Formats: sequence, structure tokens, C-alpha cells
Amino acid sequence: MYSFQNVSKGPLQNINLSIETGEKVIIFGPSGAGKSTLLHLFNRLQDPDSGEILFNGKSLSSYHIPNLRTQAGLVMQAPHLFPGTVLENIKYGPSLRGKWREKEAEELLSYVQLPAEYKNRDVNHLSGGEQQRVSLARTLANKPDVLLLDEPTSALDQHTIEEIEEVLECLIQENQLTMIMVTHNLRQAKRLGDKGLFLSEGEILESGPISTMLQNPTTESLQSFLA
Ligand SMILES: Nc1ncnc2c1ncn2[C@@H]1O[C@H](COP(=O)(O)OP(=O)(O)OP(=O)(O)O)[C@@H](O)[C@H]1O
Repeated sequence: MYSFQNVSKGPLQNINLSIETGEKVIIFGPSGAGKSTLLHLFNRLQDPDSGEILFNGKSLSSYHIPNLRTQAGLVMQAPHLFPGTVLENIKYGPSLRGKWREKEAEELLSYVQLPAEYKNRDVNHLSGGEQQRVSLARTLANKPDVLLLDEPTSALDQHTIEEIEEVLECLIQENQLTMIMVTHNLRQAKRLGDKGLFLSEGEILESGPISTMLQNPTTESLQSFLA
């Protein structure tokens, strides 16, 4: 699905990686390693300084950016909702493309485990966890193939983190999404991911099955990061 060939950008040096359809990839590592920069390359929030990225066999730079961002939807740490109701936020993307059916609202809300009557609520009156669910529903409304998650639960309390993780697990499985997530939460990495990329000072120092990486790190850098 994705192939990075000698990609450099800002802090990132010579990144080579491949991600297959349906994989659940965790990007983790110390603060400032370049994790967000790497995530932003997947839907062209940033473009490489050098090297090439292929998406489904075609150069990422040849994609029409709005179409690409519909296919590869990003959910950020703090939900960026615009003022208005839950429904207005959710239907915005598909309405622009003339692809909105009113009955989808309830389905989307049920995916993120919010009651149907929430559709008429003002987003400014929702809790942080509820806003993050609406943010997820808004991304899902575009029917993405890839979900890009940038520390989606870091602003939430433990109970809400677990609820959002459950939502993510279900919707990724039901919609057979490819997930690429940056997280500092290693328990979350193990719960939601199957492949890990350990990034330090702009380089991928270790990759493989996430549970193996966390249990038996092979590089000294990962060992000391986990210690
Ligand atoms: N285009 C760029 N050119 C030069 N430096 C950059 C560029 N983009 C980001 N940086 C710098 O690279 C460093 C890594 O940024 P990034 O946000 O990707 O790290 P991170 O691993 O996500 O960090 P954190 O865990 O703290 O969020 C930062 O110091 C940032 O200022």
C-alpha cells in the first residue's frame, strides 16, 4: 500500500519502509524523533525533501491532495472540530463531494459509540472524549482506507482512553482499515498495533511485530527507551 524509498524530510533521514493493506502500524520513540513529521508524509500534510513515496503503486505526489486525504484520513491529538453541531461536522466532507445520505449519521455515531441524539448537540458542549469520537466519526464519514492517528488519546483520562481504544479496535476491524498511529502509550501500542516502527533522531532503528519489539528489543536504543 505504502512504500517509502530513501525519504528525507526535516529531522527524518533516509527512511525506507513498506506498509501493507490492513496492517496496524505503531510509530513510537522519544520526543523530537520525527514521529509526527513521518505521519504527515502519508497524506501529504508535508512532502519529502528527497526520496519517493508510493501509494498503491503510484507516486504519492501524483495524487490529488483532497482525494488522497479522503482515502487517508488523519485524526489529531486535539480534535479540530468547527463550531456547530455534531451532524454539521460529520457530514461536511461527504457533502462537499455530494455523497452524503442523512441516515449515515446514525451509523457513524454508532460506530463511535455515541447515542443518535448527539447529532444535534453543539460540539463545544461535549467532553474531550466525546469530541474525539466526533472527530473519528468525521474522518470515517469520508470512508477512508487508511486511518492516520497522531496520539489520539493523549489528552484523555485513563477510562476514556480505554473507551476510545475499544471504538478504534472495532471500527478498524469492521471496516478493514489500515492504521498508522503515533503513540507514546506502549500499552496502547500493544493493544492496537501489529507492527512497530521505533524512530529515534530521525531514523527507524528497529521494526517488526510490536509485541516482540516491546518484549525483546534488539537495539540498545530501544532497550534504553523501554527501560
Ligand atoms: N521541515 C522541517 N525542517 C527542520 N526541522 C523540522 C522540520 N519539521 C520538523 N522539524 C523538527 O524536527 C523535530 C521532530 O519533530 P516531530 O514533531 O516530528 O517529532 P515527534 O517525534 O513527533 O515529537 P513529539 O513526540 O515531541 O511530538 C522537532 O524539533 C521539529 O521542530
